[in-house]
Amino acid sequence: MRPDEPPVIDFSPFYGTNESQKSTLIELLRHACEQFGFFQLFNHGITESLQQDVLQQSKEFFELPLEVKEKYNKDIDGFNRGYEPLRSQNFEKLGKGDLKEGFYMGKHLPFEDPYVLAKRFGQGPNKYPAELRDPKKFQSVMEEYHEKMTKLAENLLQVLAATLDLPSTFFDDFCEHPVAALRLLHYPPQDVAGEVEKGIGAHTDFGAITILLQDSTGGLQVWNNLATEWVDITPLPGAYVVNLGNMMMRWTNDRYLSNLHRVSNKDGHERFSVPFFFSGNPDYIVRCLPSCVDHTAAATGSSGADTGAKYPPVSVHDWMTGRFADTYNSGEKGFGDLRGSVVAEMK
Ligand SMILES: O=C(O)CCC(=O)C(=O)O
Ligand SMILES: [Fe+2]
Repeated sequence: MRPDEPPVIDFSPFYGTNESQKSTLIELLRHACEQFGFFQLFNHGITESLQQDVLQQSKEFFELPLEVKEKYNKDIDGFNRGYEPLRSQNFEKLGKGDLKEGFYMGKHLPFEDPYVLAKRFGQGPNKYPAELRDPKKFQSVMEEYHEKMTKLAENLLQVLAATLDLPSTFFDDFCEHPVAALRLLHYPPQDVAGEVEKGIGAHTDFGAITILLQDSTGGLQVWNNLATEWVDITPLPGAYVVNLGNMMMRWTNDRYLSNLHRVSNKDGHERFSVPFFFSGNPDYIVRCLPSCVDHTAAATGSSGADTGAKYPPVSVHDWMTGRFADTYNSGEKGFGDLRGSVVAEMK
């Protein structure tokens, strides 16, 4: 691993009792969050066999005929669950849209759930395609995986709290009834000659943390702020790519990076990946941490009620709704990418 690539971190100390190993884990994570906002994680407790099952079920879904997949389009209702066709998202707004198709799921919630009744972002029932080769297997694999990823995200947030010298319970309220989306992604091979074409254009993620499973194809790149260049994220069997979303940047007043990343699938084969986005309780207000205000108190551009905070407080529901509006061309006005000025300079 080159020193300018995001680090590869062993998560086993989290599950153990050795205090010095736990401190090392905290140190490594803090450094990764400040430098890249990205790292790879192994010994995380999720088996490779479950990961392979998820990728296999995903492949079987995308192999269905387009007219079947369209029956489960996410825009049929307002729950943000289901199929998104090729090019429905357009991050860089340069070309025809991102060359990927996807399928969103979350925790399967009944219509009478109070958060569903209140129309909170991303809360609702899943869509389970009946036409799959083994629909029951698809459902059980995805539900088991979603539950385990939710737990892993909570565990990671406990350690991230420690990296910020906060009590390990700091994010507990945020983790209550969370918006937590599992997104199956399929990138067809792209035309290598096309300069503008992207599997997914340069962007930052919207929530708190993203935990990404990728196959062995490669193509994911992250922005290196210091060297101002794109760095490949080498696929490592069984490992997760973890990155911080916009909420971490808002909490920490930019001390931690929610970094730009993109995918170009120039390998000549199709690529599959499965990001899990953990975005917290829809009613939770993300506001600058008091300990991070001093850190940049001298910074200009203070906005909002918290003195020295670069970003005003915002609810998870409002933030997520706005960022989705930005990137799916809904015509509604969102917030723009937190690092949009860097993207603008790249062009
Ligand atoms: O497919 C990948 O490797 C990245 C996906 C991603 O960045 C996203 O869905 O936000
Ligand atoms: Fe992303």
